[in-house]
Parts: sequence; structure tokens; C-alpha cells
Amino acid sequence: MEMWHKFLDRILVVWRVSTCVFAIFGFGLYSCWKQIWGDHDLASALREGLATPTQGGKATGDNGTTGTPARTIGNPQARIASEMSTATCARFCTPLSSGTAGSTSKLTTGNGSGNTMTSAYKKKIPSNNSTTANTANDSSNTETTFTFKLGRSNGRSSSNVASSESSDPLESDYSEEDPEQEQQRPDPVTNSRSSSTATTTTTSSADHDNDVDEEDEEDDEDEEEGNGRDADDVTHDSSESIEEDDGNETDDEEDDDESEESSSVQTAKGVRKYHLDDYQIIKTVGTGTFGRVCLCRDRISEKYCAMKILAMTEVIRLKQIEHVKNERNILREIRHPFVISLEWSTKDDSNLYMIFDYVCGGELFTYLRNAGKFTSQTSNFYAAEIVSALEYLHSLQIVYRDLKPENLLINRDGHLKITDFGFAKKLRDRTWTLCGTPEYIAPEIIQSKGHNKAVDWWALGVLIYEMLVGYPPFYDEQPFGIYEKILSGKIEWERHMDPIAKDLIKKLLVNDRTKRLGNMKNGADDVKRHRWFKHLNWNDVYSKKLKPPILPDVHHDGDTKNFDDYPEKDWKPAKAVDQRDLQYFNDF
Ligand SMILES: Nc1ncnc2c1ncn2[C@@H]1O[C@H](COP(=O)(O)OP(=O)(O)OP(=O)(O)O)[C@@H](O)[C@H]1O
Repeated sequence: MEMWHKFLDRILVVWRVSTCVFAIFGFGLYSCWKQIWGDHDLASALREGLATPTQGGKATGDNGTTGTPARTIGNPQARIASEMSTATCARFCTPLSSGTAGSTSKLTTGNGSGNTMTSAYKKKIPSNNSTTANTANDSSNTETTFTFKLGRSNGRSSSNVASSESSDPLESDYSEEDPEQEQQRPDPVTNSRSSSTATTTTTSSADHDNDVDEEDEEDDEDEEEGNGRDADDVTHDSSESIEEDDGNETDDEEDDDESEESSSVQTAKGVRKYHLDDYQIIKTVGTGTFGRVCLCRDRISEKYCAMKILAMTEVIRLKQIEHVKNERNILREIRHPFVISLEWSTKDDSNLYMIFDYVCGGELFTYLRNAGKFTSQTSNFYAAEIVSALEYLHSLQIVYRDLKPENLLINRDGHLKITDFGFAKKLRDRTWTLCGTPEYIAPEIIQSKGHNKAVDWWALGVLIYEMLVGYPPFYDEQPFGIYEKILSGKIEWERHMDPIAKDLIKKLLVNDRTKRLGNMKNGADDVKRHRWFKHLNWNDVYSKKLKPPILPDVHHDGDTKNFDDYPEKDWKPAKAVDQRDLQYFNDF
């Protein structure tokens, strides 16, 4: 009997111990799960990361949801500070900590202690601030210089990019290689580089400098100089010089004289002499690397416009003089229904000003994040308008180089306007400047092979994927991780993705640009003839005859509800530049 009791006692002890162990283990597992995914499944967690409501404007997506997507954090300074402190590609990741910095900055990126990144799925997103970024590993002090734009997070764990399917080789129904291809310039470093080591590629941006064309030589030299700055410089410098909200008073006699020529513009109604104080500034609707974009009203025509104000000190400090001049010159040359129209540009002794049509529907990015993803039909509509615009730009030898949903504005009529030509360039040959937004950069840019208009077709592939899936095909918390994935050519496909759209994406995301759709001898026609666009009449696309899938919720042409609110008092007057520096902008 006693033996029996002992035996039962032991069983009881074993039972209790194992219950405890299981309880602890189970709790541990549950905590981990919560930490990674919160209370949601993968899809809702991702969506939460993509569309965390914040202050500011609203937009109505094609699923009827409203709210401002996560990227918008009212104060641009705080936003950049976050980006700097996390030191990662910010389009899909968000820092937990923030420091102090200004509206433009050189980023220090790397794996140092400042990097407080956590699971990307839970994040809010910093905005589309373009930044001349120096990526550096805090501990080793290795820096890279290249111009890329920070986007915002949506949250996609790199571990999700798992299964692979490489891009198809071109099928026979498309044209062959573009004969202009592969006229390699000697670049000993680039040539010996392993294509899979994005680190090597990016840490040696100075290598580009020998073999760039004229304009790029300038760009790259500038970037090289930029290496000398450290994060402290940035924090200090970037907290200064944003113009106060009184742009009307910058117009004095001297300016009038200086900008007289550019102030006289031939319009439909004859020659108009423009003045800055023709424009009444109403409200800031966007921020950029060098300043801000304001809604304003033309007192003469009573039309609403968008005024992009760029602080010259910042343009000079960030070595972006050529890019800004490119932007203005290219914008002056182009006119297309799906491209933003530049009405006028001028300068005073502190700022450059560009006046555009005001596009009141806000960014496609907002609608996409609110909707989670778009239907194939919706994506097809926007893709078609972009194809039409790219075909036009490429016909003028202009490569756009910054295609992404943040740069696509929706007009009141529901049609697109491509904005931000800061990286656009008129090509004479290939170009070597490393620029773009990490998730949208083509492999040849990463590999410093020299690039051409093919990079826009690559970016179109990324964009179509992002519209259909809700996040881009190549994602990682670190830019280098993104580059590795781009170079690997591996894409994870959603099970229920439209197979025809998938086929087009695969043909656009071909690493070998000589086999990339759009970049072969038939150019854009190959893209236009793809089955995904089979139902389209391209003249109807151009004439805006297609029915837009989303109509922005706006009450009048000057409505700002689709843009975030920016505290106006944060803007300080930009410092005047001295006469020597002013000369850089003589032809602006
Ligand atoms: N014509 C416009 N109408 C309405 N909003 C506009 C217009 N142009 C720009 N914006 C808003 O201002 C934001 C910044 O504009 P833009 O991207 O041209 O500036 P940027 O200085 O080049 O920015 P970035 O640093 O991201 O390159 C845009 O994302 C958009 O939200």
C-alpha cells in the first residue's frame, strides 16, 4: 500500500512539474508570437503596418477605406530624425527612436547601436524625403555616398521573401535586343565586382566617377565630397534654413531685374510677366529634401497652383545643383497629360521656386496603403497611364529614374500626374549616377554598369507588383538586403495573383536589361502589346477616355484634405546665399 502511495505521489510530482514546464513554454511561445505579429494574422498585421492612421488628410481608396497612410508624420523634422536614427532604408521600416535633425540630411546607415529597428510589420512610416544618403556602418565607419530617396515602411519581414522564381527569359513574341546595348565602359572595379555583393557595389560609389558622362562627373564628384560629412554635421546643418511662409515678400527690385527674362512667359493668352507676389501662399502640402511644396493661388488667373520652394543653401550643401537644374530644364521641355506641368520658375537670393498645377487628389501611395492592394483592373489603369508617360519621356531621351507610388499624384478627374523630376535626366548615352529609391532600383544601377531608360521599365515592374500585392517584390529592413534581393532575381509570388499581370511583371523584372521588356528594339510597344493591356486602345489612354477607378474626395480645386497638415510655424526663412554661390543658379 505504501509503495502504491509513493508511486502515486511521484506521478503527481511529475504531473505538476510537466504542467509548469508546458505552461512556461506555452507562454513563451505566445509572447513571441505576439511580439512578432501582434494580435493579427499576417495579412492584417501587414495592412496595419501599411496604413496606420496619423494626423492629417484623408483619402478614399478603391475599397472605400479612408484614412491617412502611415507614412505621414506631421513634423518633417521629426520624420527625418527618425530616419537618421534608424539608419535603414525607411520605406518599409520604422525606427523606434528619433533624434533631432532637419528636413534634409545625409543619412548614416548601418548596423550600429543607433539602429533600433524592430519587426517591420508594426511600423509607421517616415515620408518620401529624398536624401543624399551616406550609408555607413557605425562601427567600421565605412560610408557610401549615393543619392536615394527614402520612402516609408509598410512592414514586410525579409523572411517572407523565401520561395523563388526567377524572371523568365524573353518569349519569342517580343522584339530582340536593343542594338545600343552593352557598350561597356572600362571600370576595373565594377567589372571585378561580384554581382551579389551589394555592399561592395555601394561602398565604392567613387568608382563611378572615372567613367561618367559630363554631368554625372559633376554629380559623382559631389557625392564623393559628401563622404566627408558625418552624422553630426547633418544634425546640425539640417536643422536650419527652411523658408518662412511669406514667399510673397521675396520679390524686390534686384530680383525683378535678375529674373526678368524668365518672368516673361508666353501663355495661351499672350506674354505674361510673372512675379512671385502674384502667388498667395495658402498652405504647405508636402515636404521634400530641400524645402516644401505649398498650395498657392495665382492672384491673376485665380487658379490654384503648387509652389515648390527649394532652399539654395540646402541644394548646394547636398550637392544637388545639377539635379535641380535638370529637373527644371526637363520640366520646361515636356508636356503630357500624365506628367505634372511646370508653369513658371524663378529664384530670389535664398530659394528656387517652381510653380506647378496643383494636383488635389494626393499621392497614389495614400490610396494604395489605404486599400492594402489594388485589383488587377485598378492597377492596369494606372500602369497604362504610366506606360504612356514613359513612352513619351523616353522618346525625348529622358529617363525618369524615380517611379514609385509616392511620386504619382491623382488629379481631381482621377487621372495620374507623375511628379518629382529631381532624378530625371536627358540621356546622351548611359549614365552612372547611383540614384533612386532602394526598392525600385534596377540591378544595373546597383552594379554600377551604367544605366539608361531600362531602369524605368524595371521600376514599372516593381510598381505593378506593389499595386497588386501591397508591398514591393524586393524588401528588407536594410538597403543592402534589398539590393541583394534585387540582384538575386528571386521574387515571391502571391498564389492568386493575376497570371497575365504576373507574366508582364516577370518580363519587366528581368535582370538582364537587354532582355527587359520596354528596352528592346520595339521599345515601349512591346509593353503596350502585352496581353495584360490587350483590351486597351492606347489613344483612349492618352486622351483620358478610360474611366478612372478612384475619384478623389475633394470639394474644390484648392482642397487640401488629401494632404497632410504641416505645422507652418516650423518653417524658418532660408538663408540668403552669397553672390558666388548664386552663380551656380545663373541659368535657373
Ligand atoms: N503639383 C503638386 N500638387 C500637389 N501636391 C504636390 C505637387 N507637387 C508636389 N506635391 C506634394 O509635395 C510632395 C513633395 O514634392 P516633390 O516630391 O516634388 O518634392 P521633392 O523636394 O522633390 O521631394 P523629394 O525629396 O521626395 O524628392 C509630393 O510628395 C506631393 O505630396
